[in-house]
Amino acid sequence: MSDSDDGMLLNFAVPDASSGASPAKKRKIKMVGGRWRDRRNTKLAMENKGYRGDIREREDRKISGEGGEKERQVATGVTRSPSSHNDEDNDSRKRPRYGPSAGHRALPAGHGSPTGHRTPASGLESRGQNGGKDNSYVSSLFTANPEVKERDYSEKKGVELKPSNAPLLNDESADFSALGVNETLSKSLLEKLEYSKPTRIQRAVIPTLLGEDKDLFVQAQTGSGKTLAFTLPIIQKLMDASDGSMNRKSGIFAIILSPTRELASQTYEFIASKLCSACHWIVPCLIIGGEKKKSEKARIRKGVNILVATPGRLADHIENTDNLDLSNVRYLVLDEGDRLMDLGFQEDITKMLNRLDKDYNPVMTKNLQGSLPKKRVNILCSATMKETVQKLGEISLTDAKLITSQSVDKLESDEMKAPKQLIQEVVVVPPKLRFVTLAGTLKNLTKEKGDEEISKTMVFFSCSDSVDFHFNALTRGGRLLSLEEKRRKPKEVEGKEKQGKEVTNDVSKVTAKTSPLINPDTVIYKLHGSLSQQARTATLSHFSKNTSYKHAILFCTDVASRGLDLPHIKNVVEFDPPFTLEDHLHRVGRTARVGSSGLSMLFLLPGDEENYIKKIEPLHGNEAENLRYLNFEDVLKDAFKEIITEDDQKERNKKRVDRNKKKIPLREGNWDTHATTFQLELERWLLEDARSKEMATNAFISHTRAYTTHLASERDCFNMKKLHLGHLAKSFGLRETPKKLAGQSSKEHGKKKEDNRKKLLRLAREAEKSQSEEFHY
Ligand SMILES: Nc1ncnc2c1ncn2[C@@H]1O[C@H](COP(=O)(O)OP(=O)(O)OP(=O)(O)O)[C@@H](O)[C@H]1O
Repeated sequence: MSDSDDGMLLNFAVPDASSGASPAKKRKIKMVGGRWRDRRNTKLAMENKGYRGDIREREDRKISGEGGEKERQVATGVTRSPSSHNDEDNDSRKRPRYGPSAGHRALPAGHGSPTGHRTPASGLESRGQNGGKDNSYVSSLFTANPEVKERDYSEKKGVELKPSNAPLLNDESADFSALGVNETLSKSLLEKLEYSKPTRIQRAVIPTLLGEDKDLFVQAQTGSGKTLAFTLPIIQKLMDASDGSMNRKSGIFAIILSPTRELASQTYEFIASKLCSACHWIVPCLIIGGEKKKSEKARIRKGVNILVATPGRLADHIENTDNLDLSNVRYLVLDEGDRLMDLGFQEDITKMLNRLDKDYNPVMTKNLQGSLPKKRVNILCSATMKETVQKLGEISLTDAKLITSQSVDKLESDEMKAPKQLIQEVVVVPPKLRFVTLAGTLKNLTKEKGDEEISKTMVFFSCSDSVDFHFNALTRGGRLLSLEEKRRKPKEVEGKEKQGKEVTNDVSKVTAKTSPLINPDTVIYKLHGSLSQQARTATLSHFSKNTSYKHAILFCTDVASRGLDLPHIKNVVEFDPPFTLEDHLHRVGRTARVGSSGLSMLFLLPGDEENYIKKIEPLHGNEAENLRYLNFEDVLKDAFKEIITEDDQKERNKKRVDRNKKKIPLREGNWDTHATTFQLELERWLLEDARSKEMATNAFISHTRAYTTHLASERDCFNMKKLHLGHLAKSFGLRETPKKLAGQSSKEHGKKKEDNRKKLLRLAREAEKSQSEEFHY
């Protein structure tokens, strides 16, 4: 029997209250898998031979205070460590037998209790599948875990990582006016945005677009300022073309297509509030759906000069909006080209290109021809280069010029690389420990460091259901932001209120809760494609602007991985690995932008997934300093260790000295016990709350389905067949077997005969085929 079987046993041992299993009713129960002895014990127990109440009843009893100290310990998972509490532990013989001598396998090396204590939390499991001697349920969080390869975990200190996407501050010859940017715009950039020097890609793109009417393919690192590189010359060309007679009715001159609504909104905001403040007569407009088409049509009818849109919605307007005049379009920008293709917009884009070609009018209205191009200029932008982008290039560009950051100086190619100043950490975590390690990571990242800086963190999940589950699980007991907002208003909000401007403060639409588990000065948000557009917009706006809390965390899917430029993102956590290497670059690129520092952290499972490190290595510079390894035990130790102050200890000693005539030394530890308690609290929450349990089950199933959508070329790292589903289910707080979980879903659909494990795999394969958006957004 393999090591992993132990974990599976745990899961199908516990009768589920929600399944309606009654201990009083005798039933024939067929058990498969696991050890014969455990199967028999479980069967007897469930057939009411020796069975003493189901888990929920037992735990209810314990929670309500019946059963005394010993039962309370088991219910919460906080069982005193025998070594540190010998003085109190007179009844140790009555405890369940622990460890290998109780019929359980010894812990793999490095997975025992690091404190040296023999605690149930650290690999000590109770007898029988229903629990220990008293049928209690004891979590086996630290047992039977797969081994994690030893790596060099030493901290690399004093390594200077030079930024690769920063403005060229030391380059005397590079400033905006030297690139041909007019005085009004240069002044506005400096005074309103505080941009004194261009970045490398801006230095290459701006003069090209101002000087030539050529199609461009722009490729540069994340956070290198591509948006300004293409918007600034377009605005300047429109300014130059206008002799003062230009207004919103003059026509649509530029279309900017973005793959997601969030990115389109951000680009629109940048143009409208930043760039057009220097030329208020140029009118941009946002067309992204999520609101009534009627109001979008009304805006188009009123007149616009720059259209920022998502492809699907624009294609819809092209087909159904009568007064959409595209004859004047002189610039077409396809931003985040690879994503536009990945999301299947090729058809919409082709339709739009055909319509643009058909409508094109070489004679411009209102004598605006001036400095505007004689033909339409197409610009394709991407931080990554792959086949799909090249395909998009073929259908949209003619005789294009390729511009990369290296077009400026002969630097080493940064093509397909993360910013050099980014620190990439990798933490290999056994599946059962994923939830507690995530909570521990967030706790560590939001620790008080004595500085006043606001820090924001993005956590990426593979599917919407998983975002929902983790958001609820980690904000249980948290309250809505509105209460806090009333107490402490962000400075920007106060400022705007003074100016009499309207402030979006509709907190009912924001997906934010404080986290009672992590630093109390932390608020958690969630963002994915299944939320309403209002919730998505309000959430992003709050997350970006909120300074009420010192720490803000966004749980999201890849809907937030592309192009979003959110301030103060210090950390990115890839809790679920990315679906492609390009996704990895985009996700980590949310931090370390325009020269600032950043940390990203990738969670991997032990085993095949560790091969993924080899794949991301080349993306993180040549310096080994960029890529570091974290030991998951260190993360947990740091987060869950118990720190007792001198005062606490004095108080405790007073009581204990009286009873035991012995002093207990000051200690710091028991992190494994506390981590187990934390996990048990999650599991208990699901036992008590049917809706949350359904959410956890859906998250688990969606997660496994999403797992199969990893590329075939990465099957050596992400192989569904090698996933230990039982252990993984535990990280979603589920105690049932995967079979049972899949069974629940087959009953729902009336297909009772299909083998449940096969069903889970079939669902996964179907998902792989469809590559549905659901998983990624
Ligand atoms: N010259 C500059 N000086 C200082 N900041 C700048 C400059 N140019 C752009 N920025 C700022 O840098 C940030 C990143 O810019 P932008 O979003 O355009 O990057 P990007 O290259 O498009 O990144 P991604 O590939 O992730 O979409 C923005 O906040 C932008 O306002």
